[in-house]
Amino acid sequence: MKILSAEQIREADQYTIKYEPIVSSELMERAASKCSEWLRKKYDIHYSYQIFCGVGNNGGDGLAIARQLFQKGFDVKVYQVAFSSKKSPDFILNEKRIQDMDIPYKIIKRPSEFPPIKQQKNIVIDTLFGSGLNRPARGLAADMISYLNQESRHTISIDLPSGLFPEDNSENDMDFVIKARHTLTFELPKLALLFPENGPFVGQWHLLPIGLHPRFISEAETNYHFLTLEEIKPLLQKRKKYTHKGSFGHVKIVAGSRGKMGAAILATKAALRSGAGLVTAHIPGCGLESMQTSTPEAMVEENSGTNILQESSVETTGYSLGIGPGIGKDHSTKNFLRALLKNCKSPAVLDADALNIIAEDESCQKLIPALSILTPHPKEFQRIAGEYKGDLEKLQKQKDLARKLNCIVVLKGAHTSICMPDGRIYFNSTGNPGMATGGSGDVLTGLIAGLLAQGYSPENTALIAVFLHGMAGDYAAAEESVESLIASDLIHQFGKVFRNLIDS
Ligand SMILES: NC(=O)C1=CN([C@@H]2O[C@H](COP(=O)(O)OP(=O)(O)OC[C@H]3O[C@@H](n4cnc5c(N)ncnc54)[C@H](O)[C@@H]3O)[C@@H](O)[C@H]2O)[C@@H](O)CC1
Ligand SMILES: [K+]
Repeated sequence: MKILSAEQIREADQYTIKYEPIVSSELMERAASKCSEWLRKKYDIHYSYQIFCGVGNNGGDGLAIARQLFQKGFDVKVYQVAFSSKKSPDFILNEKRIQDMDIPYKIIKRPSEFPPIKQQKNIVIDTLFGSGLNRPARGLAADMISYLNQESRHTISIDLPSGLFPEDNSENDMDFVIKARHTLTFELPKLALLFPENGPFVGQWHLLPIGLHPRFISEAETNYHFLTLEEIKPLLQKRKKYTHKGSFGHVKIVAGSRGKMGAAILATKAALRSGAGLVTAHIPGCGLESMQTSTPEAMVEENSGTNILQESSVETTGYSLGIGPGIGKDHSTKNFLRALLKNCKSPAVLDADALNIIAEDESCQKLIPALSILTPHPKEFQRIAGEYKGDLEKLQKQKDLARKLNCIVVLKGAHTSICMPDGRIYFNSTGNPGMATGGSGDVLTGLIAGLLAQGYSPENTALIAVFLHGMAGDYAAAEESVESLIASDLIHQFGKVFRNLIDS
């Protein structure tokens, strides 16, 4: 699914109005009815609504939602926050409609007119600003936003939390942005909704399709994508009948050190469960017994080091390598990694301490095979890419790194972002906070290496693996809980994930 800029979304609205064709007030009515339906499904008739409207089309949405809920018998109060006299035509039309219906409607001109916010079974609907925000909120609008953030326990923002810019908030004043519990956004995700730093404002966000013209969307150009089932399904290969284990590649997991053998075991198990034909674990001697007992399906190749990986010859040809979980940063391990990368000619997966070592040694970065997949979490990423001020700058640094190394950079977090060397970025839609647990990254490394071994291109591998990993997390959380989720649970879910994705 594409992520478009505010400018493109405005164009999409205009294109839809012209070519569907539909009058703009009807498009607003459609958008509002998607919101009021969502609200009615979630909150019963005992809930009341206080709807705060700006004077643009976002405010127009608020007025239309108010009317629709009122018609269904809800207790609705509407407030126009008169921060400007320039009302949009569709706002004026909807204002007339609610005035004709005697819906409680007040115009707020100064903070002393802010109404008390009802606390029990009450929803505040925020429609002050949407994608038309063109400068940080000030004056009455800013005061209203602060007041609602202080007084309302349950705010739902329409299209965007008011005060939040759809893309770049680096110059914004975040004291004057609505803190919503839910954001109902139209048709396509906006970039700002995907940034972790905006989580406190956006809350949970939901996409409501409003029928923007599909031709405009399919022709629109963008580097940003939201990764959904629709994109992933066609990428998956079904196994053919006359295949054998040699048809599904050979993974080599290069991982572990004394006390961190769990990381190696998790990555190895994940590679096995990903469908790879054969998996070899290259580990320090101390891990031999634990690996062979816990994971009898894997072969073990002992490194010359007992407690850590140190220089020894490792065959890399014919393997998909997953390098880094639990290896530590000992001087001999650094030398080992350098020699390994020098030797390796096909794309590999680099994670954890492999990334930390590379961060400290620029010359080592040049040895990374083209189209390798790097999977840093934010701290590891910062070590390689340097400091950044906010999530937009972080994204730029991610693009720079992917281009510089000619690699795929998978930056882990809520909505993990996958950046291709040509600058395309995919934000993942699956996963949950339960996955922020030790070992979950090791599982991803094994899964990526396992898919890479099976002949998927590095780009498709990264997309599929991140999506599947998140889906396994969602299944695990649904079966148990977000709180209790541990990394092995993810591996246990791979079977169900593949069954649902490939056979359905
Ligand atoms: N155009 C369409 O056909 C549709 C638009 N929709 C809604 O329309 C919204 C966009 O509407 P608008 O473009 O009218 O803009 P908004 O309603 O987001 O913004 C309100 C107006 O306030 C002014 N403004 C911007 N920043 C300000 C600030 N800091 N202080 C004071 N005034 C400021 C702008 O001139 C803008 O016209 C979307 O977010 C969505 O909610 C939906 O109804 C779907 C259809
Ligand atoms: K809003």
